[in-house]
Amino acid sequence: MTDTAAIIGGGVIGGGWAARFLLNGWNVRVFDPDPHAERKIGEVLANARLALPQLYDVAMPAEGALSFHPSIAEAVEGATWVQESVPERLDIKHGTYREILSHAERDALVGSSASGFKPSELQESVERPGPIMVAHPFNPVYLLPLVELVTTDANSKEDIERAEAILRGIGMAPLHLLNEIDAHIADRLLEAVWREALWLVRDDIATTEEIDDAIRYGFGLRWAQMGLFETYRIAGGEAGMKHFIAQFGPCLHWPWTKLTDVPELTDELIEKIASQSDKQSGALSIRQLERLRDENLIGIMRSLKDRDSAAGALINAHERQIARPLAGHDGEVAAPLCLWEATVLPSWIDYNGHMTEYRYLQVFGDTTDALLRMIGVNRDYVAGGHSYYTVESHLMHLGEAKLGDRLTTTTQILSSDEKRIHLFHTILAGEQSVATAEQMLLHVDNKESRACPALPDVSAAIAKITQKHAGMPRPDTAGRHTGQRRSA
Ligand SMILES: NC(=O)C1=CN([C@@H]2O[C@H](COP(=O)(O)OP(=O)(O)OC[C@H]3O[C@@H](n4cnc5c(N)ncnc54)[C@H](O)[C@@H]3O)[C@@H](O)[C@H]2O)C=CC1
Ligand SMILES: C[N+](C)(C)CC(=O)CC(=O)[O-]
Repeated sequence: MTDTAAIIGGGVIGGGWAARFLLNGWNVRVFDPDPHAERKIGEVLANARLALPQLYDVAMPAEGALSFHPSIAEAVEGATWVQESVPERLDIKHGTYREILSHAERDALVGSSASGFKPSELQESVERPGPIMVAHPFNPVYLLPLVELVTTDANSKEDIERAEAILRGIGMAPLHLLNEIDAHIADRLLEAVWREALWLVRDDIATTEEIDDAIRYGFGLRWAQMGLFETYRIAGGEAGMKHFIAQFGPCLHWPWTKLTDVPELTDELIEKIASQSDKQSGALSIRQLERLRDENLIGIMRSLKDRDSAAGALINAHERQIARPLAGHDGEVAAPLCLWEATVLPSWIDYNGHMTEYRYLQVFGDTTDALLRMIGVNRDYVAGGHSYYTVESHLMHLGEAKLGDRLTTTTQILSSDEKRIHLFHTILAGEQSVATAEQMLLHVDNKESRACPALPDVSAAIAKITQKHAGMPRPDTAGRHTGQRRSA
């Protein structure tokens, strides 16, 4: 059964949560008194649909259903997870929890997006505080994985574990704080930088743009992949962290920061910051800036993913969780095999407005890799000195794959022997075949770069599939050569 999340408060953050849950296959029920909430969430969702699937090399779950409701009582109906994202005001948050807990399912968990309030402050408004915990996300919630989970003794161990599992299930990285504190971890760090930046603008040391340059051309790039302590460990050179502290520790007492003082936010200072910010970024709308931000985040996260590092390692782990099991994973051989699914992403579209040709080969290649994994040609097999190489491919384009199409592939083994696999893949968009590939794979000794027989287990696995597929009709276009007329 599809899980349901209720989103109470659908602004910047509630909208991001709604998108994160929906794109991970949850149904989402929203309550927000703002008459523009539906439109705003629609716009956030449109950006998220373009962005989030780009992080994955497997198809994401089918999108859940989104609905809007006139009251909290109705919105929380049937929800396993209720995410509160109302304004950062304790009185509004307290009233919201009272309403949620009067109507939610008894075992529903209530996450609060609160940036600064401690969970004990949130829980004090209700008689049954157990379900309420801080689940503080980062904007854009649909892309950034971190969620600070802050709890108190009122939260049971089981509920905390359940919350962590739910958040991991939607691709997030719950960071459970050892103890509660105002503004948790990340916002304490961000506020320190923010306060210092306000001083620098106020004192005419730098403009808003120059401060952003100092971050994006320098330490911001380091922070995205190593954080603070790992970066400074390296900055200590071979002598490491202790040397770093010995050298730079004393500076903490020098006038390098004004952290304890807050510049007075006079009308003049606010006007100065706002006009510098307009000059810096006013040429683009907020939605355009969001798309720019998302594309850049995707680029950074994809490259971390390729290295299985930092946030990229999390995406890989989530991908393994959501990848649908291959046909045949339980020893049963389907005819044809259905081994791969993919979503057509924006970067796959060419100037003709449909999927560009090399992406077809990518999908066929991914399907072949899935077949090889299925018959036991895994990392260990390759590391042991053997693999299959594709030595011939014939692709036929039969239809158009469009942005957002969910593609599935089928695979028929036409024949095989100890060295060769002759196969026929088809890509389908829905029911329609959009392309086929007939390929010959050759088993090789990859150290010697020469053909050789597959090892016995792999040979047996491919023989079993070949035997099962022997009864299938041969595809009309198998054996076809380029330029041949379509019908006899
Ligand atoms: N904006 C940000 O960068 C981040 C904000 N947060 C936290 O998320 C929460 C929400 O912040 P934003 O989304 O930025 O604010 P927002 O102003 O964009 O959205 C708040 C939404 O709550 C709705 N609302 C007001 N009263 C309500 C009520 N009684 N019941 C239901 N909905 C109500 C408003 O109509 C509005 O759509 C705050 O606690 C904030 O600290 C957390 C992470 C980042
Ligand atoms: C500005 N803010 C304190 C609401 C920011 C956050 O809470 C997290 C974020 O996304 O930066």
